Amino acid sequence: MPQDSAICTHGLTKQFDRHLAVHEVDLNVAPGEIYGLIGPNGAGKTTLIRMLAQAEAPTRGEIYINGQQVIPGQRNLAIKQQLGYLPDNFPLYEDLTVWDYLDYFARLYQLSTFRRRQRIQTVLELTNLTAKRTSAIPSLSRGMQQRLSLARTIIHEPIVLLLDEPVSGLDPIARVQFRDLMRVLQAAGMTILIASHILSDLAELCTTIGIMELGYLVESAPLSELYRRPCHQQIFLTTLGDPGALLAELRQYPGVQTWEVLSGQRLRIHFSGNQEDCAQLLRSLVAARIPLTEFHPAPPDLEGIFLNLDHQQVS
Ligand SMILES: Nc1ncnc2c1ncn2[C@@H]1O[C@H](COP(=O)(O)OP(=O)(O)OP(=O)(O)O)[C@@H](O)[C@H]1O
Repeated sequence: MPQDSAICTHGLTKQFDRHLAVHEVDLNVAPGEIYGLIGPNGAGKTTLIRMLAQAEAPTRGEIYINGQQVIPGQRNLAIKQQLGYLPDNFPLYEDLTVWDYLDYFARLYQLSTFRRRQRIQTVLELTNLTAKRTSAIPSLSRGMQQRLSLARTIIHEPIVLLLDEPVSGLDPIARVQFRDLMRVLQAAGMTILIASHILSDLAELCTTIGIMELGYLVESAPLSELYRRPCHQQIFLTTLGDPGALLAELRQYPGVQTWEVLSGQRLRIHFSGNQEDCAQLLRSLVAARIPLTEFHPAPPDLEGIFLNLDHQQVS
């Protein structure tokens, strides 16, 4: 239901000439969620986000933000006020200082002088840039510039954030800082939609993942549900007894696809199944009186799950 969702679309479609960039997308993002949108180049992520941000007019379909419908052809100012949009590669104005840059955007949102000052201080603190408030933008590191872009995105106190590739080009430390900031914003009550190619970042951050391919939203599921789905994983096993007996048992088990002897009594197997199947394998080996001293499934990562869903690799 649109009323219960922070972001909701029905049949959202964008056609450029004869090319369908986004096709009949029904998206639902619950309030307070961090929703990760992944998909290969050209899948339609940017076009979808641009339509949500009202930077691109849909060919057809409906968009609701916090239950309010975006009316085509109108300015929808009340909805825009609730949205913070960070486009891919948005330019920073190089001749400004950090403070002046934020002040410029606060004025665009018509904040009063008092409110502007208050908000700039708040977003500088949130993005850990207070010490840089008088610095010229070109003197900032790439990670700081990205934080400044985020500060601009939230200057008007939006409640829904739309972030397109916000961590591209950032080093690992800056990515950790970005994730921390996202959690602070989520705790402050924001709903956040992030498009990214970096699956590991999304895996640590997002509660729900949407997968786009060729303009279609082909998956949209809580991360916990994706992790429960059958997937390829590795399991490390060590036996005290004859490895031949362990191998004989493993060969009979349908989920065991390949195996490799790592040292005399230690094996690594590739196993296809969910956590329940894994537990069943362990029960079978114990029932067959194999003296195991190690049974260690390496947890599947998001990339493994993604590939297992027969989608293309995205990073
Ligand atoms: N203004 C436009 N005119 C014509 N075609 C466009 C336009 N914008 C996007 N497209 C096409 O729509 C499709 C989806 O592009 P989009 O940028 O939304 O994908 P994406 O998933 O964000 O890709 P990437 O991960 O590379 O940023 C692509 O085939 C692209 O070429």
